[in-house]
Amino acid sequence: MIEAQSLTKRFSTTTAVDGITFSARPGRVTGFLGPNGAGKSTTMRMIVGLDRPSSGSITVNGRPYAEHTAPIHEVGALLDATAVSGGRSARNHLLAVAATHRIGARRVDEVIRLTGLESVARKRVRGFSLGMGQRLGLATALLGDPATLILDEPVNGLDPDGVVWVRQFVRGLAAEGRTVLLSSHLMSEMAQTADHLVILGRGRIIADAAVTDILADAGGTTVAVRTPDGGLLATALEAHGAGISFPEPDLLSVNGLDSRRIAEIAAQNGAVIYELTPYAASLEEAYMALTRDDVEYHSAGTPREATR
Ligand SMILES: Nc1ncnc2c1ncn2[C@@H]1O[C@H](COP(=O)(O)OP(=O)(O)OP(=O)(O)O)[C@@H](O)[C@H]1O
Repeated sequence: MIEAQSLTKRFSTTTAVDGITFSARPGRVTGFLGPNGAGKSTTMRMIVGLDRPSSGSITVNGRPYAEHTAPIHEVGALLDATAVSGGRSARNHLLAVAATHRIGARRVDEVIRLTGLESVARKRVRGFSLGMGQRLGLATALLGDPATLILDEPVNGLDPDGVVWVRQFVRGLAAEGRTVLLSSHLMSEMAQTADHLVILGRGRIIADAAVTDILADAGGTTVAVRTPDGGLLATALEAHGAGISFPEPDLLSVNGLDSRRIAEIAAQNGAVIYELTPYAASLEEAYMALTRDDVEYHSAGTPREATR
């Protein structure tokens, strides 16, 4: 369990994390999402004591990281998969980390197996692909068999096979009852991996909800209605609280009413319907709408101020 309470981190003029309160619970993958510079990495670094909060607190299982007597058994972190020194073999790297925490070789071989590194375990890390480096980072994070894992952008730069592998692996960790906090700036990836999302924008929380609720809040299901009686039907549907737009002259896009209700209202008003097609707003659209004002740099390339 990870709990942040009014957590704030300032770097001279930048407020990287601005008074956030959230929790990541056991047995689920909590997606930590936000545009570049939103404060995800800074928050994760504070979880494992690499940065100190300017104010507020962040705890793992009720205590700040530094107050745990054996933190490696509490929380495993994958923060920068390229940080491993290249001269050693993967197994020797893991043995070295294990030795400093009095963890035996048996656990090293276990995490090598769990992360599918057997065939490259005795090869030098220097020659590792990005995917293998990520697996090694995960193996290192798992050494202490921690109940909590924090993974910063674990699929960054991976090929599709690697992405699927990480996704399944992470879901498996949560299914075992672990707390998993997973950061990404890719909503599409999160939609398939996370149960719950904490979305940051410029250091603040802009959404903290189940993936399904975020979708529903983003407009939920929209129904496309093809009809020659657009004007008549739009007026009738609006009278029942629907939001309407006309993407094409004979096509209505209807929010706030389901297909069945739309068909009933059409029948009551004598409107002909050729087609009714419900479609869910994608999480990607929901995310873009939520973070529109919070991206540091828009695609037009106009830099915005780093702080508000
Ligand atoms: N050591 C530091 N000194 C000064 N500013 C920093 C430092 N670390 C982070 N920042 C700033 O804090 C803000 C948040 O950065 P952070 O890396 O936490 O964001 P992020 O959400 O992880 O972004 P990304 O997806 O790009 O990794 C940014 O504006 C960043 O420039």
